[in-house]
Amino acid sequence: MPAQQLKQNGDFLALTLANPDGLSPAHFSLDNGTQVEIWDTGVIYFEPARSGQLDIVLSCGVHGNETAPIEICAALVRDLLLGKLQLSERLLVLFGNPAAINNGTREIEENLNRLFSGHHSKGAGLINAERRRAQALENYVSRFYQHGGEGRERALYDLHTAIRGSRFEKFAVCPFLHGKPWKKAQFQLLAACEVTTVLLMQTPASTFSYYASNSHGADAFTVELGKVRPFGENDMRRFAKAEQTLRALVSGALPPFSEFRQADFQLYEVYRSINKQTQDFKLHFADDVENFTSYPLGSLLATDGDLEYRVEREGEAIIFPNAKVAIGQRAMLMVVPKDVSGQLI
Ligand SMILES: O=C(O)CCC(=O)N[C@@H](CCC(=O)O)C(=O)O
Ligand SMILES: [Zn+2]
Repeated sequence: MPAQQLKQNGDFLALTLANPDGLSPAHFSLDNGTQVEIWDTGVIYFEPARSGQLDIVLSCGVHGNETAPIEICAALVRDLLLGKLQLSERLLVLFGNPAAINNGTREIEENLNRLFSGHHSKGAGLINAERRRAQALENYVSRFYQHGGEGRERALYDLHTAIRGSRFEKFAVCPFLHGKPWKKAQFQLLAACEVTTVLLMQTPASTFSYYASNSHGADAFTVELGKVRPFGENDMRRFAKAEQTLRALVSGALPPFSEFRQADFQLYEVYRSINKQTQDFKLHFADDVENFTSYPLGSLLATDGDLEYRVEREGEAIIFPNAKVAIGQRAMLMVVPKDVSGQLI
């Protein structure tokens, strides 16, 4: 009986990974009055006896080999189930792709984080487990926010790790807001997680964070915590502030933020997105070159068949270079520093 087992060991991750293809719904209460509902494998909902004003989704493992965030979320869920962490906000925790976590790979057949906002059903349709999972995750997030009701604050933090090392070890991606202002309080929350580098996207995307932001009005971010490493090889001390801050957020115990100063942040916007067009796409720098590295004007960055991509702007820096993506998908972003004065609330 999962309820009994979970109340004793708190190990929802183990239960998820033992049942990667699905878990029957279950519902139970904790001694402190928190209601717990299992909606599916990797999908667990907590409703405190008295809820604050914020509905929070925490997700991890959308890419199966990005383990540090999975460890952070598994420990947070464990401490909630064991009554060691007090909850004061409605919370949905998602382990995105259990089969890929078991496999220790980014994906099984298709990149889950390119399938949201209905992309799961485009083209060939719901032909693989990742497409069906993307649709299911959208439905769970919709159910969660709709049950909370309108007029409440909504947040989603989708926790990832980058494939490469980064000049800024931790950074966030803020999905395109369609002209809405950025929120100082969200930047301050990220800073409390020791995330002071933020990439501000300029176009819609098929990512989970864009879906939550655009379809549900959530304050949503993809948060990159270090570099991909197998379970057991993460130095979790490097993410201690992020972990503490997320715990404080769900407990309604965030200490007041210090005053917002743009100078405390490294803000970037996308100057151009380079999509892979042929099987011959090739990066012209080494695998250990870090995210946010920039090169002199004119330097050759990548070739794609006859196409050449060279540095076009002073200060242009690389993020997420990956020659192994599927054809048609983004193989690299080129970013430039951004001034947001006057566009913040
Ligand atoms: O390091 C990489 O190349 C990828 C790390 C990662 O999974 N990043 C996310 C970012 C999502 C976003 O743009 O909001 C992804 O590529 O899905
Ligand atoms: Zn990822």
